[in-house]
Amino acid sequence: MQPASEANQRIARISAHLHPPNLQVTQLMEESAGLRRANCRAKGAAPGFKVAILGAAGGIGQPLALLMKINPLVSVLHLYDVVNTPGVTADISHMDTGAVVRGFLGQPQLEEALVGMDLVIIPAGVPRKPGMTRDDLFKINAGIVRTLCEGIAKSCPKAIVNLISNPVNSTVPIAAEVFKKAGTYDPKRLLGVTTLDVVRANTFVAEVLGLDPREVDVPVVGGHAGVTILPLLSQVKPPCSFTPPEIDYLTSRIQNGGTEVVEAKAGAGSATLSMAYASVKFADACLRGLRGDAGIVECAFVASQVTELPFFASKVRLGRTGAEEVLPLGPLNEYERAGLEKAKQELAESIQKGISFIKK
Ligand SMILES: NC(=O)C1=CN([C@@H]2O[C@H](COP(=O)(O)OP(=O)(O)OC[C@H]3O[C@@H](n4cnc5c(N)ncnc54)[C@H](O)[C@@H]3O)[C@@H](O)[C@H]2O)C=CC1
Ligand SMILES: O=C([O-])CC(=O)C(=O)O
Repeated sequence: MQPASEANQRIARISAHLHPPNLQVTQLMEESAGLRRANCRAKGAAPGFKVAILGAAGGIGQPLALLMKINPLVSVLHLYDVVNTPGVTADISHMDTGAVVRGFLGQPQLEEALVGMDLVIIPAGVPRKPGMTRDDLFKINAGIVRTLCEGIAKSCPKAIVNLISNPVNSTVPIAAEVFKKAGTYDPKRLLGVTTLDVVRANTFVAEVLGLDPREVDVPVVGGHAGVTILPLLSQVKPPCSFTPPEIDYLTSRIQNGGTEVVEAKAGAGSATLSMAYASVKFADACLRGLRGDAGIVECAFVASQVTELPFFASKVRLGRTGAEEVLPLGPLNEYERAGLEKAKQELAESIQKGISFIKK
């Protein structure tokens, strides 16, 4: 099999040696290269899932696209953005991995980008600058998420949606309302991505315990902003205990991990690389669930009855239809119960803000 770029280069080389350039030969070769490419695609497309990334040219979108192109579960990768997708697509499409990559640019190509997708990952929207809260992004990102979800309702209503755009505590309720309006809402298929909170918690806890972070598992529940991010340090695996100062330090560091990166980047955006890693970790778990693997459990912000709130982040079991089971929080200590009350207050407002944005 010969990549498209190579075929074209050969044509250009040969054609340049023809005196005068023989247009008929060039055209014939182009046609045959086109045919070969088409055959290769049909034949070479590995069995797997079709994944779209919306916001694929951004700080998260680009490394996320790179990592999804490597994922053996992905056979087709659609990259959509309102800017720069031709360049990102050309670049990533040269990687000699299985997934076929196609680029889509601008709103008129949104529906085409989404048709037939099994999984849609959304990192579209503006990131924070120092001094901003995630809620400050609502004004711009709420409308972006609405438009993209309208596209999903139309073109791939059965797709699993991984929503990254902030404020996640509000954008997930927005997406739910858009899908309800369109008559396509399936709560199991809409997941707000909170994996970065777990990734950070695993890292910071491992540092304190002197362990390899790959051996550590910290459930993080609630939501994805400030005090709504609630690490359950009493449930860390492997079982361990912390002193009160360690608990204060870890809780605060995990809750403010996003702000730590925003400040370090000093105006150049928020977490992109660790987020791309976290997003791929979560997307891969969703795809393994879709494939029918058993025992896939990840934290995510989903429609929930775990508390009185309509959405909440907790461990969910992923399966063929998405979040097939929302797992209970398990026993909380006093510190965590107090944290939960604080988290619920802020969450309630953020969720309502998202719902009202569509219902108003
Ligand atoms: N859930 C989480 O844990 C995290 C969420 N985020 C959020 O992810 C979002 C993206 O962050 P970055 O990639 O750093 O931002 P970025 O600005 O680098 O990239 C965003 C991309 O979205 C695109 N975009 C804007 N409007 C669009 C539309 N209508 N349709 C499609 N694409 C559109 C932009 O052209 C840009 O390429 C932000 O809202 C950020 O707060 C960031 C880190 C972690
Ligand atoms: O903090 C931000 O704005 C981006 C984000 O959600 C995170 O890094 O957790």
